[in-house]
Amino acid sequence: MAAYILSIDQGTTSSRAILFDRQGQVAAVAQETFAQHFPHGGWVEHASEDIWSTVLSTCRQVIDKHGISAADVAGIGITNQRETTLVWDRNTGETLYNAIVWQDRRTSDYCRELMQQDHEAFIQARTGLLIDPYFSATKLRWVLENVEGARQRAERGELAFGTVDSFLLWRLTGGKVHATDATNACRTCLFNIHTQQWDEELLALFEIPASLMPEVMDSSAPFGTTEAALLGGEIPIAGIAGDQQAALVGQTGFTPGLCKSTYGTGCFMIMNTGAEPATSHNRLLTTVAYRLHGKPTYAMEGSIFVAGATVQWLRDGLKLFEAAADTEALAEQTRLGHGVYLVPAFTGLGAPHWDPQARGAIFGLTRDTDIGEIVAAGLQAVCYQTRDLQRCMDDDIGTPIERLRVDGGMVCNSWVMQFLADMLGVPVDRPTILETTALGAAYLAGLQIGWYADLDEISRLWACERTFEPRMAEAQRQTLYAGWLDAIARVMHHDETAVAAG
Ligand SMILES: Nc1ncnc2c1ncn2[C@@H]1O[C@H](COP(=O)(O)OP(=O)(O)O)[C@@H](O)[C@H]1O
Ligand SMILES: O=P(O)(O)OC[C@H](O)CO
Repeated sequence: MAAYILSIDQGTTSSRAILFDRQGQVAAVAQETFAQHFPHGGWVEHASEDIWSTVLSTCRQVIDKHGISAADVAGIGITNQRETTLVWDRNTGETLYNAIVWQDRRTSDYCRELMQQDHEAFIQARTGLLIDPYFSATKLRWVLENVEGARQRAERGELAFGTVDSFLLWRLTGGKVHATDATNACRTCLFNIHTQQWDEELLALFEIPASLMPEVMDSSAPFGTTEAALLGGEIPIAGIAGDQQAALVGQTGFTPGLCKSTYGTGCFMIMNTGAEPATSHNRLLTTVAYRLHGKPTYAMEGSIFVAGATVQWLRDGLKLFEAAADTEALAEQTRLGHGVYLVPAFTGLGAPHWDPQARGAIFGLTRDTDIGEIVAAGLQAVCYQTRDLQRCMDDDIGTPIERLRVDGGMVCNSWVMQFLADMLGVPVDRPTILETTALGAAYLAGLQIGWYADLDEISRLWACERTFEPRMAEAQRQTLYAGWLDAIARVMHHDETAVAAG
């Protein structure tokens, strides 16, 4: 009997393929990073063939490495960087342009026009999102406007649009299936989260021909089977979810009020809000957590664009240390009240500020500021931003978050996790399996293929490795956080002439 589910985690900086057994334990992992392209200031692209080739090769590696064959894989789950936009030719499968990455800000001016035309309330009511270059709609429109012949070809029905999951599904099934799941669809800004359908008025507003759009399916569904030649056999693709929602599933966040935060390139805090969408009054997003048997479960989300990416910048840009793991020792040697604040608004600010013009800054430098203080400030910024989101969520939901489940590449840093618990004033739970994103996709596939009877059965598989209890005195917490609020206020609404000049 096939003993594994193959989970494909196509992230912003790397593609991973992970084999999970039925207990949700990792059997084998393969990972490949790929190039980030920054063709102009604020633009971020991936070569679509890099996305595809790293996914295919990591899937093959993980199967080989573990000495199994396609017949041992009961199903595939796909999880992916969300919002990232691809357009391809339905006949050849060739993409028209690089993947425009979620972080890309090229449509800022168009977004400003939409704001000035007062479209935001309408967009928020239909999609749960706000107007920002982050979401797919303006990126897709950009491709249609800027790639020669694209609009005409789209109008003739020759092209397909997809987020990364859709693109991979198309390629894995040999061009037979053009579909996505509701968690990815709801990040495009073209999907009505109430009717669970593409919204005709939004398609018209963004000038997107409906023929481009994929079919929207549940997160656990029969999406198709892999072309036999790709992985040595036909494997059913049975689960799809955007990576942040998949992490909520991997953390078994199935009850309203349960909240998780994932610290990878960015940080995404998501709370399950149940069967009805909850609207934020604090500029958080309403999103689909997962959709099963045609029924969506909703979530509230705070999206921070830069978390682990600060560590990468300190390492690769400023060359302050060799490895991301070195930050823990550097921060440990630093006293907390060092007075340095690093605001990593490299690509503007996400929730709750949504300021695409904001830019990063370091405040509080003195003649004796050392590397440890700058590194600690970079790590602390991630925790301060989580505190910003927590305040918004507490206010929107009306009851304070009781505890937070964490995952993602950064959470192995125990110094960060302790400071996070101190800043939030609630316990922070780090699970035994940190690959929760991939695990969530495996669980979704497992539900579809009958490995798990229901969500309760999956919930019993979650296990905590360590809880970080808050231990900072309230007065110190407030003083440190007040310094952050002051720093963030200073980078907001950056002078536009300075942006243009810089
Ligand atoms: N020990 C560490 N301390 C702080 N940050 C870390 C540590 N280890 C990894 N990171 C950061 O975590 C991020 C990688 O997390 P991951 O979940 O793999 O990201 P993604 O899925 O977004 O590509 C990187 O930005 C890296 O700098
Ligand atoms: O690739 P990650 O893990 O940083 O996730 C990216 C998010 O899905 C963007 O919304």
